[in-house]
Amino acid sequence: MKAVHFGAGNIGRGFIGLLLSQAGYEVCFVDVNEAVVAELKRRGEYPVTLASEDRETVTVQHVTALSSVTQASEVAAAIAEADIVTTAVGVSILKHIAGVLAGGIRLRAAGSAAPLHVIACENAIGGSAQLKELVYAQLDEESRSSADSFAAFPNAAVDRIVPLQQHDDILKVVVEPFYEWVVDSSQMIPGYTPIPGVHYVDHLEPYIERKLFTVNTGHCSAAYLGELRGYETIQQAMADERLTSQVREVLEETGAVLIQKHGFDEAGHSKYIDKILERFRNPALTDETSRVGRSPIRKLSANDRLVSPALQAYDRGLRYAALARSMAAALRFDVQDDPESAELQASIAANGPGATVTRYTGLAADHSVHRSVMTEYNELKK
Ligand SMILES: NC(=O)c1ccc[n+]([C@@H]2O[C@H](COP(=O)([O-])OP(=O)(O)OC[C@H]3O[C@@H](n4cnc5c(N)ncnc54)[C@H](O)[C@@H]3O)[C@@H](O)[C@H]2O)c1
Ligand SMILES: O=P(O)(O)OC[C@@H](O)[C@@H](O)[C@H](O)[C@H](O)CO
Repeated sequence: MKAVHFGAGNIGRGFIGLLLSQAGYEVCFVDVNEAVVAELKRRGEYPVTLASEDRETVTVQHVTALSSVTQASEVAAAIAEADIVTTAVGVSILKHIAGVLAGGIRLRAAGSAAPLHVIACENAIGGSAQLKELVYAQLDEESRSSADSFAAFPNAAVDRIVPLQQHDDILKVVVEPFYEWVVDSSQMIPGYTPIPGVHYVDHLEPYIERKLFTVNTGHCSAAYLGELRGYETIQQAMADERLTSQVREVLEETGAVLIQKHGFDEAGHSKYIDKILERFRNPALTDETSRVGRSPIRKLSANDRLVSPALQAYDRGLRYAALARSMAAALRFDVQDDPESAELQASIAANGPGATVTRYTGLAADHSVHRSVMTEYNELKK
């Protein structure tokens, strides 16, 4: 079995590549990082260490790599022969891989036209659907209808905390022991071979919303509030009791939405929150607030981890003040080397915070959630 995986970064090597390899796939990573591509190709394996007490290390084998910059035709050929294509490049990068993926699909249509699953493992609602739209935009009518007959793009939710890596070995990844990969089985081609370790569900929305609006909402809240208090890592931030209780407040707000909307058991969801806060604190990890808060414009967008649950809470007459505080803290996220942070700060300087909130969240100035964000923003500035 063959897999092509776009993005040999932290989650690509530390989770998706690992699981696919353990399931018996030969994994071909595709990346723009030439050093990582060369090393994967040369060694054909890499180590993954679990951030737990005994720090178990597994060697991921049967891997290779191609450059998405210089080897587009080889990548297309690999896609034409693969059983599965996965991505973990970042949702805003999907547009850059759509062309080569479309090339691979065209080649496959002219050849085996065997069933192909394409799964975007990004932190986004409907990531694979977004990728499909980008790929289909590059295909003509005939190729699209051919692709319809053999390719499926099931949406997915992926969960495993993998911080930035700093080791002498550029391939080594340290990951938390916990993982969850949930795939929408209703979008799979009938007769598919399940991947061990993947949880297939016929209705993904409760799973992706629970993950994004708990793990990621809590995570970015800790990052934004933590940055404001001068903490450099999530672990430092989570040692601050006041901050932790603010993060918990946020998760109680999103939890109320999730419980009401999806019928999650209240006690069970409360345990889920406890477990996530414990994962954030994992002393065996060093996870920088700058990584977790990265791309604040994406995180403030209407369909993402802050605005979406706040709007759903508003629609249901539930509380969203703590979510508004996290959004206000996101507006203050001013870190070097993050182009979205720079754009946000430039917009605040040029247009003011109110217009900036409207521009990036889509919330009109007279919307209650917008007003609440502004109140919290002014409060945080004091
Ligand atoms: N790290 C985590 O804890 C985690 C957990 C769950 C989901 N995710 C999601 O996984 C995705 C990747 O996150 P990450 O933390 O692994 O980031 P990362 O930066 O470590 O990895 C992204 C990789 O994509 C590569 N890339 C960039 N442009 C590319 C292109 N055009 N073609 C091929 N490769 C390209 C980069 O070189 C990099 O190796 C994001 O959507 C993130 O939200 C991350
Ligand atoms: O990857 P992002 O930028 O969407 O979010 C940053 C972190 O919250 C995220 O990477 C988590 O570590 C991950 O989603 C845990 O499953």
